[in-house]
Amino acid sequence: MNVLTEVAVEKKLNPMTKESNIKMRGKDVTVHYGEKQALFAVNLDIPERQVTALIGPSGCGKSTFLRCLNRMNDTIDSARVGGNITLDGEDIYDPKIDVVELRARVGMVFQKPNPFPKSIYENVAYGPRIHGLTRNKAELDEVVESSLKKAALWSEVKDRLQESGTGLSGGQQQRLCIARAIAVSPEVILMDEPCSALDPIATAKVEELIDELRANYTIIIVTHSMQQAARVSQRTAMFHLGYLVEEGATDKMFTNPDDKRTQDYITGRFG
Ligand SMILES: Nc1ncnc2c1ncn2[C@@H]1O[C@H](COP(=O)(O)OP(=O)(O)OP(=O)(O)O)[C@@H](O)[C@H]1O
Repeated sequence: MNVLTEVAVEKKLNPMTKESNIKMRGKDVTVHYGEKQALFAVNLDIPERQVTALIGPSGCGKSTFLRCLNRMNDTIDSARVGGNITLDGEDIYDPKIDVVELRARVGMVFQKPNPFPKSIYENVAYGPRIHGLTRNKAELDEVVESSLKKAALWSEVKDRLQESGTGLSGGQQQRLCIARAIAVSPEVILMDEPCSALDPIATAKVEELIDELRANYTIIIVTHSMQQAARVSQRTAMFHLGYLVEEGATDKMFTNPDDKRTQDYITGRFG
């Protein structure tokens, strides 16, 4: 048994998701960039309070799909999204949807830590302030503290909240970005290769944090690391050339996938 299989087998088997546990659902999702089609009729259910990993070779459409989930593709002029995506059963592409509000409910953490060039405190306080989530300074202080605690960063920064966020280490910056996402009380957190710029120790901390966060949030993570997908996720979806090849419980995907392309990818035969 290789390390990957051992990790996967050790983890508890996850019961199949019930309809009531579906937080987000993509139905026949297509994306075009100009003439080029990047996603083909993707159907994927995202269960609540679990971590879903999106895997697959470079350029297969993982980030494109992730960006559909909080309408970040709206910011790319050439992108056209088709099909249907729901959050708690509500169509997020309905013209009535307030996109700013949607992105507070479905937060995002990017590949490269991108704190604002402002103090650690201001990085976290920014969202609650613009969304009017707190009534006074004391409440804002509380949100900043609890978000930094949830992001496992508080003990490292509590005495330097007024220092610049950009002065932190890469791993700390990424946890600051997670705190910033948490501060507006999201329901879903999208993570696009959140550890790819981090060293192994910082990566381990962020992975541990992801595992803790799933008690309260639905998490979808794009990762190139099979070990990471096996360690942090309960569900895995495998993409290839714009198609969703298969999805299922992570344990099964890494031990007994149905599709040869998944088998080839997880064993390093391509990608
Ligand atoms: N802004 C864009 N404009 C045009 N084409 C794009 C754009 N973003 C992505 N694409 C194309 O869409 C396809 C899917 O890209 P995407 O970034 O979603 O893949 P990915 O699986 O996340 O890749 P990687 O693992 O390398 O990040 C690729 O062919 C890519 O070149």
